[in-house]
Amino acid sequence: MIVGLTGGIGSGKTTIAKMFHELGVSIYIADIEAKKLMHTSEAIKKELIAAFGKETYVNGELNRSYLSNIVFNQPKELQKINAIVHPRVGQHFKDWYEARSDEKYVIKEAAILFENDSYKQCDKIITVVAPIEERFRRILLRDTTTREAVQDRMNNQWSDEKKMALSDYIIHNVDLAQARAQVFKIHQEISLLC
Ligand SMILES: CC(C)(COP(=O)(O)OP(=O)(O)OC[C@H]1O[C@@H](n2cnc3c(N)ncnc32)[C@H](O)[C@@H]1O)[C@@H](O)C(=O)NCCC(=O)NCCS
Ligand SMILES: Nc1ncnc2c1ncn2[C@@H]1O[C@H](COP(=O)(O)OP(=O)(O)OP(=O)(O)O)[C@@H](O)[C@H]1O
Repeated sequence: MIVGLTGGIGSGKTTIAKMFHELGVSIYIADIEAKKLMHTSEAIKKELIAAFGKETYVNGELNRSYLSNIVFNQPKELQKINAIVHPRVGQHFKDWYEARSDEKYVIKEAAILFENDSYKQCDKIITVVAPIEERFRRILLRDTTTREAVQDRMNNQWSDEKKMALSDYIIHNVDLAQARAQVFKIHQEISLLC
């Protein structure tokens, strides 16, 4: 069974995914796998350079600040990068999952799950939410970025309300101990379904 885990930027998706991992669940972190594929797949590299120019890679490294400045405030450019990267991540996840099909369930953690319809491949969906100001605070503490840059990313993601309406479980991630308790309860509930 595939359980999708999503949430807006800074909601704490990866933090929550790691809590499931501590309970023995295999987790697939789409952001990390996408980055790996953008470094290893010659087909992706070629298409990204064709779409965004040779500045996309500097000394073989993905130029993340260059790309984010282009894509997060130009919807057409974001569509281009998504169209190059998302289908490859989708296939890579499929292969990863097939190698684990004997496990009761796995978690696919992805910031973009509803926005690109990949939620339809999930049997259950968990959405992680946190107050918006707290999300800004976390990202500004974690990354060298600006409030405007975080806002640009939020503008390209569905609202919590829209995600919650299509989710099977909601995790309110403010107090970590309370979030862990919610993870434990959901893990027990999902395990009973498999
Ligand atoms: C533009 C890139 C290179 C910027 O890299 P950077 O390290 O700065 O950000 P990172 O990938 O870690 O993303 C951080 C957060 O930004 C938001 N974000 C990332 N990609 C997207 C997207 N396509 N749409 C909306 N929000 C996004 C998410 O909240 C994500 O958790 C990178 O975000 C990217 O390649 N995005 C397109 C591919 C993608 O969608 N990846 C995410 C999951 S498959
Ligand atoms: N409940 C919490 N209390 C305080 N800090 C938290 C909490 N949850 C997560 N964090 C911190 O907030 C930051 C963002 O969390 P995390 O990386 O898990 O979020 P994310 O939703 O995966 O982010 P992104 O969308 O950028 O990938 C991290 O530094 C993490 O340690």
